[in-house]
Amino acid sequence: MSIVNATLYPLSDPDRRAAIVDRAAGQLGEDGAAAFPDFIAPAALAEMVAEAAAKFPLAYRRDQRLGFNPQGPIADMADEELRSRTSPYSMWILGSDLLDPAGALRRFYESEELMSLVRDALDIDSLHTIADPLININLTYMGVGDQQGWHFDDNDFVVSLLLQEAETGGAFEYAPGVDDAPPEDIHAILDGASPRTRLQKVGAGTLLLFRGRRALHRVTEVAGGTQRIIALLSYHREPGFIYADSVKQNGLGRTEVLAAQ
Ligand SMILES: O=C(O)CCC(=O)C(=O)O
Ligand SMILES: [Fe+2]
Repeated sequence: MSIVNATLYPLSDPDRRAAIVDRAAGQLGEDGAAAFPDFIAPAALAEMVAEAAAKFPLAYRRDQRLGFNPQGPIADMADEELRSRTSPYSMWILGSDLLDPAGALRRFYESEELMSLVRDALDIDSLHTIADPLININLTYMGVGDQQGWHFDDNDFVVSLLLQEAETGGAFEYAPGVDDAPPEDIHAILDGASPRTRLQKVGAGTLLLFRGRRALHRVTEVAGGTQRIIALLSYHREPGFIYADSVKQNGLGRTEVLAAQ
């Protein structure tokens, strides 16, 4: 079964693939984000959603207030008040070890079709799957009242695939290229009152490439009965990458692999 929606994304046709890559590279250059709507074939998306729903009871509840910039570009900024600002992070996260090793999500994550597209769109020479058994594909579930506050990522880029849209809220909002912005601009973004922010339209089945180290971004509060479910796909430029235990403890509440369920 084909995972990518080959009608919209004919990646085996070199000319059409080149046009898809060019468009994404252009979007990334302009504002650090490239969206591929309806990237997944409907049957494969249904399989991914079914797996996500089945594994939800195993997800770890995270409910914290966090700073927006743990080690990022503004960490040494003089504005003490700005550095101490925090926002809510509330969601459930599923560790990668709990996913089916032969499921559609894992096959997609490891596919050369996806990895070469990511490599070419981001214009990087090498890209490897993450060797860490807990953090490589992670599912995030957000229900009523959940949100992910403004932050910069530690990673250069992230690849995400929205599996299920919230009825209301759960929007992806970002302010690109603000890693060297003056403090008053950052305050305005955190206050929700900046012209530098924009909303990225993301529907179920949208693949998003995002440069999150230079862009402040957040997921707005979810309302309504339908959970927002997203798969975050992590890669690294070198093979064999393993995350620090502190990252795993913070995100998943554990550092050890759980026995097969
Ligand atoms: O859920 C999303 O769309 C974004 C997630 C995100 O920003 C992150 O995990 O760092
Ligand atoms: Fe992020």
